[in-house]
Formats: sequence, C-alpha cells, structure tokens
Amino acid sequence: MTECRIADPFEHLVMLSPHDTANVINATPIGICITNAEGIFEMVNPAYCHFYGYEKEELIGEHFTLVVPKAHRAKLSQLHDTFIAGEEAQELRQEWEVRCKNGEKRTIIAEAARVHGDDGAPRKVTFVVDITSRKRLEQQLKQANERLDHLAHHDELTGIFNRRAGLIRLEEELNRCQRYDTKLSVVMYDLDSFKHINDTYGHGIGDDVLQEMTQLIANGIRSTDILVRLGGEEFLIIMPEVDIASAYQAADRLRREAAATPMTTHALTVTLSAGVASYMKSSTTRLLDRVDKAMYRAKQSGRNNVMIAEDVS
Ligand SMILES: Nc1nc2c(ncn2[C@@H]2O[C@H](COP(=O)(O)OP(=O)(O)OP(=O)(O)O)[C@@H](O)[C@H]2O)c(=O)[nH]1
Repeated sequence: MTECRIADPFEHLVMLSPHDTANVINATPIGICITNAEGIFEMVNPAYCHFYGYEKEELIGEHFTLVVPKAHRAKLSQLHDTFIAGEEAQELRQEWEVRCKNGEKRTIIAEAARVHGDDGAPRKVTFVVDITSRKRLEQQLKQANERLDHLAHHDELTGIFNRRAGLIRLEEELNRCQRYDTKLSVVMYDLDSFKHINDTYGHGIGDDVLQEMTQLIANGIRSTDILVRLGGEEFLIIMPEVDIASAYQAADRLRREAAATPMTTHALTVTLSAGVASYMKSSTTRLLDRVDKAMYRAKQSGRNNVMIAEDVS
C-alpha cells in the first residue's frame, strides 16, 4: 500500500522578522489598512495611501468612512462594527464604491480579516484592489451590447421595430391568440406616391417624411399596439385584442390624420393606403398575405384609402 503523505503548508516558510514583514506590507501593490473596533485607521500602507490620494498622516486617527461616499457611510460603518464584534475571521470579498481625496469615485474589491492585537482587542485588516478600469470597461461593453441589441431589433431611421423583430412579435402575438382564444388585428400601410416625394424634394426630405409619419402614427395608436417598419415606406401595426371593426376605425382615423398633417419644412401633404385584417386561425404568412392584398386594393382604389381583407382564412 502506498503511503499517503499530507503536504505541510509551512514546510518551506522562512521566518520573517518584523522588519521584513513591514517591508512586504510597504512594497505590496495591494492597499492594506487596519482599523480598530471604533473604525479608526491605525495602519495604512503606501499602496492604500496612493490609491486614495491621502498622506498616511491624514488617514491615521480618522474614521475609515472618510474614504466612503456619504450615501454608504452608515451602512459600511454598521458592517464594520458587526464584523469586529462577530465570530467570522474573514469577511466576504465584496465590491464597493469609494471616494478618493480629490472626490473621484472609484470601485474596489475589498476582503477583510479579523485579527487580535497584542492588547487582545479585535481589529479589522482590509485588503483593497482597485477595479475601476475593469468596471468602466464592463460598463462600456454593456452599453455597446445594448446598442447592438437595439440596432438588431429596431429600424435606425424611425426607431421602431424592424421587419425581423416585428415578425417575431407578430408570431408571439398569434401564439397568444391561439392559446387564449383572443382577437388580434393588423393594419398594413404604405405611403402613397413616396417615390415622387424622393424624386422631387430629395432623399433627405423623404427620410423626414418617414420619421414624421412614424411619429404621427405612434402617437395615434394604443400603447399595447406594436408598430413595425416592414421595409421602405411599408409599415405594420399589430393590434392585440382588437377586432376588425375597431382596427378599421383606427386605421381610417390615422389615414385622415396623416392626410391633414403637413409634413416637413415643405409642408407636404402625404397620404397613406392601408389594409386591415383579423387573425383567423391561420399562419403569420397567411395573415400578412391577406392584409397585403387588402392594402393593394386600397392603392388600386385610388390611394388614400383603407380596405378590409377578404373574409377567407
Ligand atoms: N427617403 C427614403 N426613401 C426610401 C426609403 N426606403 C425606400 N424608399 C423609397 O420609397 C420609394 C417607394 O416607391 P414605390 O415602391 O414606387 O412606391 P410609391 O412611390 O410610394 O408608390 P405607391 O406605393 O404605388 O403609392 C422608392 O423611391 C424608394 O427608394 C428610405 O428609407 N428613405
């Protein structure tokens, strides 16, 4: 049988003199401080002073909350007292916001241990590592990801859902309809003779029209409705819990409002043609096909009109 030998962790330890220990503490790049039971700084190493921007003499004798933002002082003071009075020898590693002498807020990771001095009184030794840059990078990365996520689901010009995200939302709403046997209607609309606006006033004014019209429509629908730019000058409004008659009423009101609202600096009259359809237990594709045909009939009828889809599923 092989003999199992447990390694002695102190096997290679060379005993350090108090002078050597002080050298190690002074040279370490980790901020270290010792506070007494009242939370008063008794020792701070150079890395600690350097990080906070204080001279050692400015910290010794002060309460440790000098380096804590006002809003967290009471809480941290209480945690300090609890730790000093408690049983645990180690405090959990935690992230904190701290305040340097120049007022700058930084983020640290702090770990602490409770030790007893020669006088038998408990003290807290805190080890501080600056993670401000890492935190900033994380924040920037988070913002960049949020921006990418927004771009992936929204149309850049109008800010509303893009086609891909809109069709996913439609699918979800149709599933809800099936499960709970509720109503759902859709309105598909397209700006009339938009090419003429682009050709006459330029693409920039065309973009302004798209933005202003989107704003007008967004202001005129319910907060539960979902507005989608399908592409170009074609849009979809998903109206959960709305029957065909109400959807038609809403679409026609929007049509009239659009026609009556001068758009852009050229005060252009811009009209739209729309189709309206209700969910009839068929697929997303079928619903879109029906509403598209209705919109086409509205165009064919001379534009600036709303048509209801044929009643076939
Ligand atoms: N300014 C601008 N124009 C766009 C954008 N997307 C598509 N268009 C233009 O929209 C126009 C659509 O033209 P058509 O499909 O002929 O439709 P229309 O002129 O509105 O005619 P009807 O729909 O039949 O009334 C084209 O000139 C496209 O270039 C956009 O994001 N900005």
